[in-house]
Amino acid sequence: MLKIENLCVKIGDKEVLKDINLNIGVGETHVLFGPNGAGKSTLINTILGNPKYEVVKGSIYFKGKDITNMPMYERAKLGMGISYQNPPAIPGVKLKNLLNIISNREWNEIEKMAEILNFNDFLEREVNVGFSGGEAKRSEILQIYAQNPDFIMFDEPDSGVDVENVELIGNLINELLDKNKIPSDREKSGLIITHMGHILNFMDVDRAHVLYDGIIACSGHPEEILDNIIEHGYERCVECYQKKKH
Ligand SMILES: Nc1ncnc2c1ncn2[C@@H]1O[C@H](COP(=O)(O)OP(=O)(O)OP(=O)(O)O)[C@@H](O)[C@H]1O
Repeated sequence: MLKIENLCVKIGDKEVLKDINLNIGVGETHVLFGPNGAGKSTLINTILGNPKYEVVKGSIYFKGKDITNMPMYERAKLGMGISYQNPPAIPGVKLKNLLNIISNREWNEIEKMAEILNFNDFLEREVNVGFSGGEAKRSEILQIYAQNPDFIMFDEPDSGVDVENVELIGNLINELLDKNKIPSDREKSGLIITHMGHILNFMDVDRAHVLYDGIIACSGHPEEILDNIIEHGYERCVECYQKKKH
């Protein structure tokens, strides 16, 4: 579904991503760990085609197409979606109207999902205006559900969300990424950024990567990597990476 080759990215004069290689197959969900400032948001914004991020080297392929220089709206049309960490407020636009514009589903399906998210009362409100952190996350999940993309990136879907809603959001992300289907029937893929990993208790992820100072320092089994980070911290990943390199 998504293939990244030797990607180097700059913001202004700063080289933030250095030689990133990543391959996410159809039906796979990967998770991205890394300390603050490592480049996680930069990576997903670059995949999405945000023009603020300059690709200085390397390529991004999506569904077999080279999208490295493709504008954001065309990537969205090809089936890419994102749930932002801090989505912007859109004063003057009701959530219901935005959902109608972006939706690839019937309205009754969206209403049902809004009910599951306990979010019906928010449909008449302006998008993210005065929403709490957790409410904004539920709004993002509802928008992604309506849009129904094939590849979904979630930037910290669990940050600022209370315990009950982390479970709800984790279960819904699982469903959005076809994890309730048998592996051979899965058509959706995902990339999830999480700091605490709490949401992973409710989700099925295939592979994890540690981004450290702009490089992928480690890749492997999500639970093993998370346990290692919790026990030894991120620096151990880098030591291990340097040992592998020499
Ligand atoms: N507009 C900008 N100008 C200069 N540097 C920037 C800009 N935006 C981001 N950076 C820098 O790029 C680096 C990577 O930032 P990024 O937001 O991708 O990290 P992150 O891993 O997502 O961090 P966090 O976990 O804190 O969200 C940081 O050092 C950040 O300060």
